Amino acid sequence: MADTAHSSQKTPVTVLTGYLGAGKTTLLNRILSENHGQKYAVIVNEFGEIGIDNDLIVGADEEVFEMNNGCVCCTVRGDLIRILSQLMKRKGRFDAIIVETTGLADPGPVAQTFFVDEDIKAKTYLDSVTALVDALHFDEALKTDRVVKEQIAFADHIILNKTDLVDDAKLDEIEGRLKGLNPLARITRAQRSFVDIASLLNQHRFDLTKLEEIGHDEHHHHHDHNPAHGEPGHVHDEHCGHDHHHHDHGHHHHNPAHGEAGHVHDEHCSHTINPIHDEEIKSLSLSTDKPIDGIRFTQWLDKLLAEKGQDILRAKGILNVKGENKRLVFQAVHMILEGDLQREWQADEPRVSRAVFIGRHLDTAALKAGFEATIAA
Ligand SMILES: Nc1nc2c(ncn2[C@@H]2O[C@H](COP(=O)(O)OP(=O)(O)OP(=O)(O)O)[C@@H](O)[C@H]2O)c(=O)[nH]1
Repeated sequence: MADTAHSSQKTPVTVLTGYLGAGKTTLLNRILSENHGQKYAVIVNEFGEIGIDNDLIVGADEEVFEMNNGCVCCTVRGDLIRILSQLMKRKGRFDAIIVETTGLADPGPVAQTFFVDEDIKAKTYLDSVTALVDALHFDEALKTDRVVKEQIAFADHIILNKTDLVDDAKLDEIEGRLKGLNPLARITRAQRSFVDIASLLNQHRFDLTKLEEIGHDEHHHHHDHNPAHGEPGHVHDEHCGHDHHHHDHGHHHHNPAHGEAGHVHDEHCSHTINPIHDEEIKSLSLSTDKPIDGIRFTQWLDKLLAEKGQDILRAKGILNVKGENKRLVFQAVHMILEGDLQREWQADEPRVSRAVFIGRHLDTAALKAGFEATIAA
C-alpha cells in the first residue's frame, strides 16, 4: 500500500455534489458571501452564475476520460485537470478550491482525478466530498437517476436540505436510508443550505493521518435528533440492539442473540455484517475484536480491489494487526488504495478492527468470509 502524507503546502479542494435543484448554488452563494476570512477559487459548470469580488470563478465543460492504464474504473476529468493546473499557477490568490459538479455528474471521476494525476496530486489534495440531498424530492430522485446514489455513496458529508418542506418522520426515514447507503458520511440537516461553512472545509476526509473512527461513531452529532429507542421518530442505529435492515423493509424485528436462529450480525457481535438491500449500491460494515493478520489482509484487499474495484466506490478501515502496536488504516476510491500504519492504539481504546465497503453488487457473504479469513491464527 502506498504511503500518503499531505503536505500543508497543498491546496485543499472541496467537491460539492447534489442532484438537480438540491441547493448547490444556494450553498455556493453562502460560501462566497459569508464573511469567513478565507478566499476560495470556485470551479463551476456554468459561467457567470455567481459574481463575487475576491473569489475566482471558473467554468468547466464536462470531459470524462479513461486513464490509459488498462483500468476501466480509472476515469478522470480532463477539464478539471486543466482548470486546476491553470488555477495553481495563481496559487496565493486563494486558500482553498471548491468544485461544484453539475447535478448529473458522477462524482467518481472527479474524486479520482485527485489520486491519479501526478501534477494535481503534487499541488492539491481532495479535502472532502459534500453531497446535497433534497428532502422533498429524495424518493423520486433516487428512483429516477442512479447518479443520486453515487453522489450519496461518495460523500463524506451529506447535507439533507429543504428540511422545511417535509415532516420530521420523513427526515428520519431519509436519514436512515442515507446511513444505509453510506455509513461513512456525516449527515447535517439544513434549510436553504444553511450550514456552518467551517464544517465543509478542512475536513481531511481522505487523509489517513486524520482517520480516527469510521462509521457512525465518527460524529456524535449523528444522534442529535434521534429520539430514544421506541419513541416516535427514532432512527435505528448502532446503539440499539436491532438489526440494521433497511427501513424500506417496513419492519423492525428484535434481533435474537448471537448464535440463535434469525440473528443478524451487528455492531454488538464480533463479526459485523450489515447489508442494506437498496437495489444496486449498498454498504457493508465488518468488524472483529480478534487481531488481523496484516499480510493476509493486505493481500486480500489488494486482490479484492483489483477484481472488484470498479464496483467498490469507497472503502475505509482501521485494523488491529497482530504483533503491531500501531493502527493499520486504509481508504480506497475504486481501485485506488492508500494504506499506512498510523498512530498507536491508546490504552483505553478497544482494539477492534473495522472495515466499511460501499459499492455496487457487493457480495456480502464473500466479503464477510474473505474478511474473516484474514483473522490471525
Ligand atoms: N423551500 C426550500 N427551498 C430551497 C431550499 N434550498 C434551496 N431552495 C430552493 O430550491 C431551488 C434550487 O436551489 P439551487 O441552489 O439553485 O439548487 P442547485 O442544486 O444549484 O440546482 P441546479 O443548478 O439545477 O442543479 C431554488 O429555488 C432555491 O431557492 C430549502 O432548504 N428550502
